[in-house]
Amino acid sequence: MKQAIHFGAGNIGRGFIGALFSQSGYHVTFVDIAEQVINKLNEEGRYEVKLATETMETETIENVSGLNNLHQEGEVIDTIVSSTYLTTAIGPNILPRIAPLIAKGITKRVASSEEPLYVIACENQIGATDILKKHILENLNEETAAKLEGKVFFFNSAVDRIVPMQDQGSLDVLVEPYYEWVVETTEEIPPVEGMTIVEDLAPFIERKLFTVNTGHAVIAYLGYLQGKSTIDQTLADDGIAAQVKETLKETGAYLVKQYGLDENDHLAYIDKNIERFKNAYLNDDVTRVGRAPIRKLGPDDRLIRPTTEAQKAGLSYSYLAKAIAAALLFDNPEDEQAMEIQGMIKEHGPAYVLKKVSGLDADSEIVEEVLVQYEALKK
Ligand SMILES: NC(=O)c1ccc[n+]([C@@H]2O[C@H](COP(=O)([O-])OP(=O)(O)OC[C@H]3O[C@@H](n4cnc5c(N)ncnc54)[C@H](O)[C@@H]3O)[C@@H](O)[C@H]2O)c1
Ligand SMILES: O=P(O)(O)OC[C@@H](O)[C@@H](O)[C@H](O)[C@H](O)CO
Repeated sequence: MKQAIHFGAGNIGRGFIGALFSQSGYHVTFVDIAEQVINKLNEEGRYEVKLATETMETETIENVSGLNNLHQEGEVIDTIVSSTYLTTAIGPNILPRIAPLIAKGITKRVASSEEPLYVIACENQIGATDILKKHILENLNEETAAKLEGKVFFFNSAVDRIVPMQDQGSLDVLVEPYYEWVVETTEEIPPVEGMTIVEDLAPFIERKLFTVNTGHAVIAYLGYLQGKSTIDQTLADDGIAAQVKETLKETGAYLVKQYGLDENDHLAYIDKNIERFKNAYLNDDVTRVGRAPIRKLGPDDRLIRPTTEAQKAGLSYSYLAKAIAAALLFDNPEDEQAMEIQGMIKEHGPAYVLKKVSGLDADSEIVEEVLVQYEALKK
């Protein structure tokens, strides 16, 4: 049987990427540190993907197993040797941590096989596979690095499917029906059901990140401030719904200009995504969607990049500034990065965070506007 190895047996791993490989005739080996999930994968060898709809259609995902990268290094290396695809959905910050083990697997593989290996990081991050590749290369000797050409391929990708937090006692995963997985390559690669191939990923990943994820972030941070618990509940608030739409018109103006998109098509794309956010069956927590605000306030992420790009293009960004201000007020005690930001604000003020985390100069017009919104929201 064809073999795929996937790092991260979490929501997207089990609910999306791993499921597509299984449905395409692959045995999927998940690699994770969550011992309980790995044990269950090996004991049960299958799980259900349930669609968040009224009728809750279910698909059974079979031919799956698990390995723990902390205690089963040898098995992970051997599975990399026998795999056609190596994918990740682990969180961008974790990629450097798994790169040394992937490098060991690639070293053994290129020494013993001519078969191509396709590496694809499936994270909400522009150029995630490039980042993974850089960390892998840092862990390869020159001899192995020289052998990668034509044997190990690295493709960037964009992944889109809302998968909320799950019942931790079960392998089953509740997912929204919609999905899109776009992979950038000009190579002929083995088909995987549900994978769309494009030559240039930039318009796809920016459109996704600065619409789906920007919109999601606005709802999460404003919802959290108003004491709401889920995304759909927050969107039921007309004021917040209007804020979301206006913010996405701002990112949309940049995207339309940058990539020559049709304005009406893009407005329809915005509306389609707002409908996705309203799915009450997902019960998607604002704290999941707002998680890791240091990453989300990064210079190339969903809030800051469209704002700096809008400013450069002479476009409006005042709704985005409000969303950034709301992110600075996300003080969820369960979220390590939120607590780190709150600590920085307490010690040095919000402008310090915008400089250190987002790379924005204290005297910039964007910072000026965010700080006005921050003071207004704080009240
Ligand atoms: N959930 C979604 O709706 C969604 C949609 C599109 C993209 N994404 C992206 O997919 C990625 C994964 O998100 P998720 O929602 O599946 O998160 P998740 O927390 O459900 O899954 C991540 C998994 O990685 C594992 N992990 C963490 N550190 C590890 C390590 N050092 N070694 C091995 N495994 C480790 C965790 O145990 C967990 O099982 C993120 O980049 C996210 O932005 C998520
Ligand atoms: O995964 P994050 O933390 O980058 O972002 C949170 C959500 O916006 C995200 O997981 C979406 O549900 C997903 O990107 C939809 O495709």
